[in-house]
Amino acid sequence: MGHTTTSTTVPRRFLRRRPKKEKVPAGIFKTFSSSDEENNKVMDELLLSSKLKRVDSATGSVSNSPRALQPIQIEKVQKTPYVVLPANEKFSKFRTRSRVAVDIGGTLIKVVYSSVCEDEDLPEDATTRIFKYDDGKKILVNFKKFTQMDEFIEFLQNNWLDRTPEDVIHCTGGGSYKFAEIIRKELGVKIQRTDEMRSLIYGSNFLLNNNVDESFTYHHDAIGINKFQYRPIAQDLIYPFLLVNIGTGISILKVDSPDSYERVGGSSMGGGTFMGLGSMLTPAKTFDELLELANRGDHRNVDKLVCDIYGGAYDELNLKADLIAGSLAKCSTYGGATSKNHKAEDIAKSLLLMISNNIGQMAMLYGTRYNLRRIYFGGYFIRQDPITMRTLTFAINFWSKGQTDALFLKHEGYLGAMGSFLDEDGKLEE
Ligand SMILES: Nc1ncnc2c1ncn2[C@@H]1O[C@H](COP(=O)(O)OP(=O)(O)O)[C@@H](O)[C@H]1O
Ligand SMILES: CC(C)(COP(=O)(O)O)[C@@H](O)C(=O)NCCC(=O)O
Repeated sequence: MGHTTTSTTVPRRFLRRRPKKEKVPAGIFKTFSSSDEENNKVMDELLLSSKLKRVDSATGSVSNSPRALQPIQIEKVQKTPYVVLPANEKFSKFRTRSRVAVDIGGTLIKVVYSSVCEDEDLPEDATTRIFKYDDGKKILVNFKKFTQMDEFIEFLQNNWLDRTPEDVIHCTGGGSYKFAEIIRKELGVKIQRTDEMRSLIYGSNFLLNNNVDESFTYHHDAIGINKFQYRPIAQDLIYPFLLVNIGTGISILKVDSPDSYERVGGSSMGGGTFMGLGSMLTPAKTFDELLELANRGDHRNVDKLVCDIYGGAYDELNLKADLIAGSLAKCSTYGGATSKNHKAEDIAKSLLLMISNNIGQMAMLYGTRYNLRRIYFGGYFIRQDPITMRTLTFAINFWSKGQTDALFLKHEGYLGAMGSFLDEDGKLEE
């Protein structure tokens, strides 16, 4: 691990000293080490490049020379980058005690935890100075996800070494109820619960306010770094917005301020549906395999398009020839149609398009209904996947006639865990 001695009581395993040659944190907390996380490397590299164009989300003004604040190099990048907390009184206690929060959802377990970083690797300017304490240390927020409860427990047992029975783990999501006893017993700490929806909003609010270039738009037909544009927004202009959280299921929130929101809708056709249908209809064994299949599939072999029905476009309704008329409709053998061996990748692609299109359209309808021009998408389903982001973006642009943007978030899957992490005294509980 190569830690040097420290005079504080910060748990050694939560201390993060970077190896000299690497710019990304390494060692035990290397967040994305498994090969299945490597799929979108190129996308990640583009997205995390500090050279992306910035378009102000409220005013639309363009800046071409963004500040290079993310101390992440393009060659070696983590899937979910850490966030540096502002060095202020509120967070200074994390210098000596780690804070740990978890969002246990219907599918994944998302952990957010603090660590102390001793390196001097942020550029020295007025903006970055707010992240450093006088001794040069910084507090990082780290992100890690698990698919299994026992792996999550083991991770904290092995790494949260200075925990005492007085310590608190901040929990949100349905599993904060369902697994409360297991967590208490196995980790020997107290549980402080935060409401799932409030956590989502607090997490988004914090990230949009504090993490430079948290949100971005996706432009499929552009080339290279132009595929992404950062969409910063001034703190006083963030609200109102629509938050569409795509987890196992979908929650749609109209957010007017950090403390005022309404869950205006939801749907059971979310990430869990994509995985469920995918595992029944394809040989994929994991979400990553399913996504990988989808990315090389051709849905036109299994979907009926407008041209399959009309012989071309349906111009009167402005329905283009290649628009999907019926998802998976070519797979039906009813009415005497001959059965074909459809390829797994074509089915996976069709499923991903079907789910994403549906979510995009639903998001737009809610956005229109509440007159909200900014729609943020969160939840682990997105995975910064090009097909998913393209489809959501297309649906939003199509239905809003280009008036509304689909906005994505770098920490898409961690909004709830981040919000729970920030809950100081349980005020987000109910
Ligand atoms: N490695 C993965 N394993 C399982 N599901 C994944 C994975 N990566 C992305 N997903 C998608 O993310 C969804 C879960 O998103 P998440 O925001 O964590 O919701 P939840 O809180 O319901 O677990 C899954 O239903 C699936 O579609
Ligand atoms: C029940 C949930 C809030 C749980 O959150 P999740 O674990 O899916 O992130 C979510 O799955 C949901 O909002 N489902 C849709 C329910 C509906 O039809 O409105």
